[in-house]
Amino acid sequence: MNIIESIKEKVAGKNMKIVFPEGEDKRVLGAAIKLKNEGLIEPIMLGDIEEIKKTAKENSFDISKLQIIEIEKYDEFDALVDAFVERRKGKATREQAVEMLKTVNYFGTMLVYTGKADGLVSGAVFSTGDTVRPALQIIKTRPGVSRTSGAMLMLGQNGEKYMFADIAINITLEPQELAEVAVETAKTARIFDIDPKVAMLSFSTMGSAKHELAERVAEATKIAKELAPDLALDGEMQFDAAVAPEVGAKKAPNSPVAGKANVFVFPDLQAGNIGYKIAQRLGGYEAIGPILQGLNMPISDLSRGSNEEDIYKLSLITAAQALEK
Ligand SMILES: CC(C)(COP(=O)(O)OP(=O)(O)OC[C@H]1O[C@@H](n2cnc3c(N)ncnc32)[C@H](O)[C@@H]1OP(=O)(O)O)[C@@H](O)C(=O)NCCC(=O)NCCS
Ligand SMILES: CC(=O)OP(=O)(O)O
Repeated sequence: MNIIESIKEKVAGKNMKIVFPEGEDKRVLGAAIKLKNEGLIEPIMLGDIEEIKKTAKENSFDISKLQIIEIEKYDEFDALVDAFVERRKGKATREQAVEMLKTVNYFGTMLVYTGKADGLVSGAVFSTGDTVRPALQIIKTRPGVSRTSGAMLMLGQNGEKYMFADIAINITLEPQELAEVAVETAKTARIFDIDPKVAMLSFSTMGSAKHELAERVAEATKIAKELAPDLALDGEMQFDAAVAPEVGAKKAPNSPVAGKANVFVFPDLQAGNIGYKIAQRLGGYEAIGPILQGLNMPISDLSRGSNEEDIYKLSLITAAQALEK
């Protein structure tokens, strides 16, 4: 059974409520209707009802079974504002809170925070910053995780499964933070039945280049090994040493990971984001995510390049993450 089918089995009939702040978008609406009709999730669409009806009419969608919330008509808006002000502890006035909660991503994130929804999927229209900022401010990271990060599940045409991270959030990371991202990504990999073998990527393999940037990855590797001594993880290493057995054998002969890595931790966001898009656009890999890691509740940030199928799949993964809470 493929990974998406097995996630469908997990979430079917569990009625996980997922908020879609971009309810007016055709791709989002199409995915939500399919998920509802298949009994996989309970979507909560945000948006202007007339706009949603218009999108539905143009695409012959039946929206009769969907829950739609218009923020300005929401009965419990004031209670959400109070909860937001309380959560932000002096970082937002009530007036600022009212303005913020009139925007769909803040409003949707507050539905998750207050338990009215189990997760949120956005980012098909909004940028990553606009999608995740409310989550960083409201939902926050789990104890022991200092930075939220974004992992991408990469599926090859011949059944290959890899995790790439951080491809979405942190522009640069300190070695300690990079180490935490590696450990979190290994946990995410297990959700998809990947037995993690983590490569800490660099332009250098085991000290072959002498540069501060490679040394930072080596330092992160050392910390990650201390954080998770039983995890198969190694570095710093180049991508060819990580995936090609013959290169791994030459460049890192004693490594338990070289040549067979399936979880790739990139040294910074330039590398990670470019790396996954190359695999997707030139390598023909399907990219599912970004799957945000380390948050207290599941919030997912789509790529604006997502199609309906991508949104359908990431929503299922978000529901599966919610079930694990
Ligand atoms: C994610 C991002 C928007 C956060 O930046 P920001 O809004 O400027 O964040 P700030 O520094 O103002 O921090 C806002 C809050 O989030 C928290 N925060 C920021 N980054 C965080 C992270 N990675 N993990 C956890 N918390 C984080 C801060 O501690 C702060 O919390 P507080 O307000 O309670 O004190 C920013 O890092 C970013 O733009 N990243 C790149 C995203 C991107 O373009 N990716 C490529 C496409 S996917
Ligand atoms: C994940 C990602 O790169 O998102 P976007 O394409 O929306 O910038």
